[in-house]
Amino acid sequence: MENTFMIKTIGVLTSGGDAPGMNAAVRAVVRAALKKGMTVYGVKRGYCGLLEDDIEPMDEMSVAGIISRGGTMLYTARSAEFRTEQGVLKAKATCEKYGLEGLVVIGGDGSFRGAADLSAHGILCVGLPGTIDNDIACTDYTIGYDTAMNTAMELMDKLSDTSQSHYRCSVVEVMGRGAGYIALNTGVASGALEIITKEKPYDLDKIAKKMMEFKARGKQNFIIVVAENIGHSEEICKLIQEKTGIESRATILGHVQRGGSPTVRDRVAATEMGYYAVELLEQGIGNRVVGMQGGKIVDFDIQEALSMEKPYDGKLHQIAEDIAF
Ligand SMILES: Nc1ncnc2c1ncn2[C@@H]1O[C@H](COP(=O)(O)OP(=O)(O)O)[C@@H](O)[C@H]1O
Ligand SMILES: O=P(O)(O)OC[C@H]1O[C@](O)(COP(=O)(O)O)[C@@H](O)[C@@H]1O
Ligand SMILES: [Mg+2]
Repeated sequence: MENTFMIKTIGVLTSGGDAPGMNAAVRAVVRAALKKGMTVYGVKRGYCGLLEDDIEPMDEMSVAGIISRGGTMLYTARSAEFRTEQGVLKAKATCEKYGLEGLVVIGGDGSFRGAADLSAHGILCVGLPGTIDNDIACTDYTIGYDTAMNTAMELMDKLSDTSQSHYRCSVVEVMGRGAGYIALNTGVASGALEIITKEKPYDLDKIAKKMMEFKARGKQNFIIVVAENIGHSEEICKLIQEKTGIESRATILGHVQRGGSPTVRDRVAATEMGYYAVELLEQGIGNRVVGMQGGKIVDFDIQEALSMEKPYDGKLHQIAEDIAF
């Protein structure tokens, strides 16, 4: 990495679905940039802040006390206007107005596509993976994933208590717009009987048969975890009850999974990746996505990152099936 020029002013924004740990990332970016002598601006509500000139200067105190807070102090949004050529040009003009030479975009795959568009128009953008879904292929880990899974697991433990008391089945839907990673890992962690994800075919008749066999052998409580993108957890619950005669209840965990104080893992990952993003910008390097592979910080060209495919842990799913009772 050649140190070609020094960036003097950068912006930071959070975009797409919020994720616990985004604040820790904003804090790291702001403090690292200030430390390196840069001027930093916080852009509010993702790309909307660039379109509506909702931007404010940040200093050390702007990010004090936020590392432990869920949500994002910069707010977030999904902007349809930014997806147009005219929107990108408007955003670029706002960057120029504030002298923003670089921009750290904390978000998911959609936000990175936007960052690539802005980079193509001369604004050096660096993406940080911030999404509970962990659906970014170039990184093992995304900011928010750990906290969201711990929240879901705790809620499943509570559902398990009440299922047990009533000899019921709980069908629990967890988030994951494009991927079943939250479902797989929280299913394993909560000792679910069955984990239903898009990545692995499932058969409700086989699941029902297994439940009845296990019930005959004394099993009293059944947890079935369903990934959001399967799309019909209420229907699955109804069918399970019909096929087994076991009283069943569906619970959609929903947005509660996105909130809460971030775990150690999310705070540390956000801090390391946020610092690294500023180091890239400092060297005049943009159009990159930062990630973590095997515990090391890495970075990729945005287009390359977006074209990668993330493997599903079929072995872990198989283990869960093998030991389920
Ligand atoms: N294909 C795209 N091209 C340009 N900008 C995009 C694209 N997809 C999404 N964006 C921008 O990024 C924002 C966040 O994307 P979204 O998919 O909602 O969340 P996430 O970044 O968490 O995946 C969108 O509202 C839009 O402004
Ligand atoms: O908050 P919204 O707009 O209802 O979106 C819900 C979606 O956002 C997520 O929570 C996170 O997705 P992103 O981080 O990609 O935005 C998905 O799991 C879920 O499908
Ligand atoms: Mg996404």
